[in-house]
Amino acid sequence: MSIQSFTYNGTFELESGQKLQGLEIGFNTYGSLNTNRDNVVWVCHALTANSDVFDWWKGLFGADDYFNPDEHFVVCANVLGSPYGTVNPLSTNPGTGQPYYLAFPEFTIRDMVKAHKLLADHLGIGQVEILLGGSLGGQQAVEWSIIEPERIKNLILIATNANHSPWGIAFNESQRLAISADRTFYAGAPDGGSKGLKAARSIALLSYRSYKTYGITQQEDSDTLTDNFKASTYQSYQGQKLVNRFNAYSYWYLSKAMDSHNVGRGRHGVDKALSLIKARTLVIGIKTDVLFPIEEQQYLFRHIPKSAFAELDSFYGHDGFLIETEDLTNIITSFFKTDVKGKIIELQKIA
Ligand SMILES: CC(=O)SCCNC(=O)CCNC(=O)[C@H](O)C(C)(C)COP(=O)(O)OP(=O)(O)OC[C@H]1O[C@@H](n2cnc3c(N)ncnc32)[C@H](O)[C@@H]1OP(=O)(O)O
Ligand SMILES: N[C@@H](CCO)C(=O)O
Repeated sequence: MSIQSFTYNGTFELESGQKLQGLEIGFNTYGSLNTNRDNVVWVCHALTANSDVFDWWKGLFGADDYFNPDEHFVVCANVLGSPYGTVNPLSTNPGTGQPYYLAFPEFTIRDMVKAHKLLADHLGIGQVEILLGGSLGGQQAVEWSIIEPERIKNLILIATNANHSPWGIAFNESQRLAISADRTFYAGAPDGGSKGLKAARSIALLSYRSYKTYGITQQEDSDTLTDNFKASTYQSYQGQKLVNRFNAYSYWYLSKAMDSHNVGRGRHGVDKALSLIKARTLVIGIKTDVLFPIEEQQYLFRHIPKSAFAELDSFYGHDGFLIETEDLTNIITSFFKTDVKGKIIELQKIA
């Protein structure tokens, strides 16, 4: 399915008070809205993904998968600041006729959601039957469910949190330090900061995987090596892989948006904000996730009124949310098979 584009011609005011003149949003849809208008599945993507969810979440999204176009009308929009079709730091600044680069305004998770809402209205979507996302995607989904509790009927939050942790911010800051140490970042070219971005992805990967992942996938066959280890080339390869498909400016701003995530800001705290959610909610945590530890999902589960909790064991750590599609399918299937009618169900009790 090819990407579509929506242009909002009004002034888009960000949480900071800064303004974007107009807004272009790249998005994909799959399937069609049924006559009851009750089959919308809206996916919020994570940090470096895009709106083609049937490409990056295969096994959960596909013709024969749980979320399929025969049953569902699936929508996924590229987030504000990301380079896959939505206005971002490499877009043309109408004030100068040049790319924004570091003149792009800072934005928050709330701004991303505000943009999604505009698109949902444009598509004539009233109720969202299922809203889901992992990681940064989950941060958007929880935020959206708080500001529009009547619109979101079911919510699936995976490997995410209610406010970004000091630990998570520290990881992001370390990555931004790597980017800003690359002086080309300030040169004003689309590939500025590429070496820094490569280092940033290498740092990030440590938080997306685990000791065990590396111990198995990057273990040397021989004990004679003193240099050129597999783990080293892996870091370099993964860094370059991101450089080939992303840019340092979007990465910088998106990581700042992630840091801004706090559903309690201006709402009398996180607990109060979560209590506003009306959606029937499934929270999934990954036992091996060092970036969004499972305590953060247990917290969401305890404070969202109609919620269920499930634990997933993944060899991959945090990135397990993108990879363990069979387990996710089983958990989601159980959740929707259970007739809760407003009651709390616990797929797995928290001790
Ligand atoms: C245009 C687009 O690509 S769209 C964006 C796609 N990405 C997204 O949507 C973001 C979400 N996805 C992701 O973050 C990732 O794709 C994940 C987490 C799902 C999977 O990560 P992967 O990098 O595929 O898996 P993994 O960590 O096992 O690494 C495998 C890669 O490392 C390479 N590799 C493994 N060990 C080494 C090593 N020692 N040295 C060098 N390379 C190595 C493999 O050859 C493989 O390369 P390939 O990706 O070119 O096939
Ligand atoms: N691996 C994910 C980030 C982790 O949430 C991505 O690149 O989007």
